[in-house]
Amino acid sequence: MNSTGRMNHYHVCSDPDSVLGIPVHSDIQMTSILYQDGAGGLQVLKDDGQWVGIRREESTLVVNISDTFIALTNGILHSSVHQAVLNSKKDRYSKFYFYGIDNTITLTMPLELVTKEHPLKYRPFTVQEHRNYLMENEIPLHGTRSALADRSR
Ligand SMILES: O=C(O)CCC(=O)C(=O)O
Ligand SMILES: [Fe+2]
Repeated sequence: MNSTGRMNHYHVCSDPDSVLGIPVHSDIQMTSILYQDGAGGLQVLKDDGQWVGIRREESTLVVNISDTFIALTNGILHSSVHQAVLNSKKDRYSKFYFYGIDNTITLTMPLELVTKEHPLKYRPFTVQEHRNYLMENEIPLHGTRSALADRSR
């Protein structure tokens, strides 16, 4: 396993329209689980290009699909593109658990998901190879999802 956690503390900001808490990105592991407080701020990009705010519901967690999961579903599912905006009235806290698999395991796409409509999209790869690729090519956070295309067959 290659999982990590992160706690984010966003300070109150007098001009929240001029700066982001965390800029647009997708997470690169398999899935991420988020707990956020009631201040709000997580936004997800919809297919139509609109940002939608994810409100906190009592006793709920947000589960995001991350980049590596795209390969495991042969490109059928997509990772969520998200950002966190700041708040002019209160500080905000969020906690993320990033679930990843062992860096050295070769990811092969399940044969059930390889069909005529969805031919095999990615060469088998390890997360370590993918991470090295992102670092060597200085891929910015917002580009990790599209960099997966470079693993295509
Ligand atoms: O705090 C949030 O709502 C988003 C944090 C996030 O996307 C991250 O830590 O990767
Ligand atoms: Fe994230």
